[in-house]
Amino acid sequence: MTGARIGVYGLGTMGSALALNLAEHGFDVAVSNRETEWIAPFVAGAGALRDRLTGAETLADFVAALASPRTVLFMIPSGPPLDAMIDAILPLLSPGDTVIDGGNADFNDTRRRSETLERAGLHFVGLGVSGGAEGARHGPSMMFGGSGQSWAQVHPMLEAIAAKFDGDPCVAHLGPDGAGHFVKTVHNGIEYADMQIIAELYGLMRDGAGWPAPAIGAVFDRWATGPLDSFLVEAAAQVLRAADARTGLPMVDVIRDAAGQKGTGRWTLIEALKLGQSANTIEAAVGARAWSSETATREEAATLLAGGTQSAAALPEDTLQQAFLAARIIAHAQGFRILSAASVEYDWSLDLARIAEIWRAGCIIRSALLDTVAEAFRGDLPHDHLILAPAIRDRLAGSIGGLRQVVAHAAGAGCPVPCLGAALAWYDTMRQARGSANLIQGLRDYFGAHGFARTDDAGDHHGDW
Ligand SMILES: NC(=O)C1=CN([C@@H]2O[C@H](COP(=O)(O)OP(=O)(O)OC[C@H]3O[C@@H](n4cnc5c(N)ncnc54)[C@H](OP(=O)(O)O)[C@@H]3O)[C@@H](O)[C@H]2O)C=CC1
Ligand SMILES: O=C(CO)[C@H](O)[C@H](O)COP(=O)(O)O
Repeated sequence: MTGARIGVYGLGTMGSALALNLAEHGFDVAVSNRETEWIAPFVAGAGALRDRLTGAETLADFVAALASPRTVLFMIPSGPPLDAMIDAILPLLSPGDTVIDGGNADFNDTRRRSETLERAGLHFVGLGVSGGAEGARHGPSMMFGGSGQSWAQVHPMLEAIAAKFDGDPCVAHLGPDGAGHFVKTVHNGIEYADMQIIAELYGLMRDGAGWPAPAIGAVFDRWATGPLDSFLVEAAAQVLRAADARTGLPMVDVIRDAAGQKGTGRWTLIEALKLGQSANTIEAAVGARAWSSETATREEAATLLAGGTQSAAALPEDTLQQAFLAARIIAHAQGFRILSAASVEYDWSLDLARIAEIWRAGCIIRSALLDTVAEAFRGDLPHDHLILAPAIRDRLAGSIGGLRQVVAHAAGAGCPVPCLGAALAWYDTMRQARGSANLIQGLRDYFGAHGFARTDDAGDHHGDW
């Protein structure tokens, strides 16, 4: 090898899969890893792709194996590990080289790192990568944030390895510095909401209808080919059907109900709030994961607190399906509102339609809905508000009744549906031309002389309380 086209540092789940994907598409790849004992076995185990891989045990050898201008892709935890690696590799690189962070990163850090590297004449790219191990190996969706020069240098490789939707590579240059990581963060926020909706519907079928996991899996299987067609619905069907080898029980029945989270859902909320947005479906999903860890409190409260008074018996499958679709649409609408607000705030000119397009394949939230979302954004959309697009309004008209029924049913039966409930609350708030915030304004003026706007006059006014 005279000079590898790209170097992949970090041979964990994602890095190893991306390195093989790049090699399979004809690119020579230098690979390295913190714990160096993994490098040789990785290269040796690459079969026919072995000749395209160069293992390097030191950073100096890793950099020396790269063709100029160099491209280095880090697939390691962001935060302090990435900062330490950048500090270590920077003296070995030259102006014009490109450093890519393909991990999930706080976009504020990405902006800071971009500034530092650009001061040294290098390019820094925040690359959102979605699709898990399978996607990384055979076609992820990728969200690129960085300079035009770095995109020119890297895009042939990314387009080659990306998932394809009808031949269209699911990768795009979304903007400078933190734009790619921001979009990936919001992608994950929507992912949190979608998974929470799935979990709530599973809970209703399990606790309300008393169905065993495989029967619920069969419901998700049926949904996977209709308007809810998506990776996460297919995944839910498979997870619910799986049996535990040790006990023979359904796998989900032996998994503790305490959900982990690495931070992207929370970042979505923090950034949304900073932008004056509130994505209450994502908030509900992040909150529900946090509450799920309070096992001891929940076990005690289960014996102390009164529950619902109405029967939790099953609702028709079609009603549950409608509720899912309506809530999924609303979670996407909220996610895209955050993107729209960020685009204005950071002057990114995000192409919302293109974002929906590159999410149609490869990523975790890929679904049939995203094609409709992309079309909606390609049309004339007032205020970038997805719920106002004709095609989306039609879908909501056909599904919101189901959401209403499910939320009312769950409330009566005492079944928790924080994300479905949040979706309905937001929908009803957004379609109310005159809400009740006039009283909030009255109260604020009453106790704090904060003033209010009148319906019949301009300017700031106070009440004669
Ligand atoms: N798993 C997924 O589905 C997805 C993950 N991501 C992101 O990709 C990145 C990698 O994740 P993933 O491959 O799953 O993680 P893994 O845990 O499988 O691998 C982590 C890699 O990072 C290396 N590493 C850990 N700490 C350090 C450090 N302090 N300095 C240098 N290298 C270090 C590890 O090296 P060593 O072998 O020496 O421990 C290993 O190569 C993360 O940012 C993650 O958020 C993005 C999309 C999807
Ligand atoms: O980015 C991803 C998928 O798109 C990762 O799988 C991410 O780690 C999932 O987030 P969390 O661990 O917080 O559930």
